[in-house]
Amino acid sequence: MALLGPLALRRVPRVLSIAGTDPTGGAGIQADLKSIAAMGGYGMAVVTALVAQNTRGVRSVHTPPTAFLREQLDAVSDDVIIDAVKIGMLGDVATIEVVHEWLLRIQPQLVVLDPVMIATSGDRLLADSAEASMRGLVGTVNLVTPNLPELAVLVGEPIATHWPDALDQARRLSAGAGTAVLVKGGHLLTDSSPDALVDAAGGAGETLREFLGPRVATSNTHGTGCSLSAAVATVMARTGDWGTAIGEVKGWLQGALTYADELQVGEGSGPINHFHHLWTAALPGK
Ligand SMILES: Nc1ncnc2c1ncn2[C@@H]1O[C@H](COP(=O)(O)OP(=O)(O)OP(=O)(O)O)[C@@H](O)[C@H]1O
Ligand SMILES: Cc1ncc(COP(=O)(O)O)c(N)n1
Repeated sequence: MALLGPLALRRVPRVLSIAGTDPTGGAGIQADLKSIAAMGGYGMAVVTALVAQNTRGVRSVHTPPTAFLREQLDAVSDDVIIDAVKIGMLGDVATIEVVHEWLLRIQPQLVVLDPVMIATSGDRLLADSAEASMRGLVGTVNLVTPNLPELAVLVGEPIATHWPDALDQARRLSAGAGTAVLVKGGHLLTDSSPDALVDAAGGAGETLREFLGPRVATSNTHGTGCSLSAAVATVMARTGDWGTAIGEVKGWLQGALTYADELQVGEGSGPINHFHHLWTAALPGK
C-alpha cells in the first residue's frame, strides 16, 4: 500500500476507527474517538465486536454478523472521504477477512493497525485460530503497532524481554511484511517506556527512530495502545511524517498517563486522561 507523500492536510482529518467497544470508555472505539478528537481529528467508528468489559476485565463478547460489519464499513466509505483508518480489535478470522477485503477494495490513503490480541486484564481479544490471518493483514497496512507479546506472535518467536531483542524482532517483521512497525516498550520491566519506529520495507535500507520517555508510575494504563494508534493515524494524516506524528503523540500520551489518576474511573486498571491538555481548570495542580 502506497505511503503518504509529504502532504499536510489543511482541514480536519476524517479518521475511521474499526474496533471493539469498551462501555467504561477507556479502551477500544471509545478511546479511539477521544484520541482522534484530542489530536484535532474528526472521529468515525465501525464496531467489530461489542465487548462487555470494565476496568477489571472482559465478561463477554458479542460479534455482529459479518454481513452487518460489511454494511457498516460500506456505509462510511460510500459517503465519506476517509483520510486515515485505525484498526483495533478484530476478534476472529471472519472479521479479519471482511476488513481485509474492504481495505483492498477501498484502498484508504493511510491505515494503522493495532494488532490487539490480549487485554491488559489478561483476557483474549483475538482467537488463537486468527493469528495467521492477522499476520496476513499486516502486509496490507502502512503501520503496525504491536506491544511485545503481539510482536512475538507476529514473528513466531518468544516474547522479547530486552529492548534490543524487541528491535531485532521489529526489523524482521518489517522486512518480512513490507510494513513500517512501531514497537511499543510498555511491557518492559524498566524505568523507561521506549517505543521505536522501524521501517525495513522496500529494500531501501532501514529506518530506526526511537521515542524515549520515562515510565509513569500509574496502574491506570487501560487503552494506551488503542489511544496511541488512533492518535498516530490522526497526526500522520495531518503531517504526512511518521516521526513527527509519533513524537507529538508520545508527548501527549505521557501527559495522559501522568494525569490518569485524576479521573478515578473504576477499581481496576483505569483509563488514561485523553483531554488533560484541555481540562486545565478541572485538574488540580495543573
Ligand atoms: N507506565 C507507562 N509510562 C509511560 N508510558 C507508558 C507506560 N505504559 C505504557 N506506555 C506507553 O504507552 C504506549 C502503549 O504501550 P504498551 O506497550 O502498553 O501497548 P499495549 O499493551 O498495546 O497497550 P494497552 O495497555 O492498551 O494494551 C507506548 O507508547 C508505551 O511506551
Ligand atoms: C475493545 C478493546 N480493544 C482493545 C483493548 C485492549 O486494551 P487494554 O490492553 O488496555 O485492555 C480492550 N481492552 N478492548
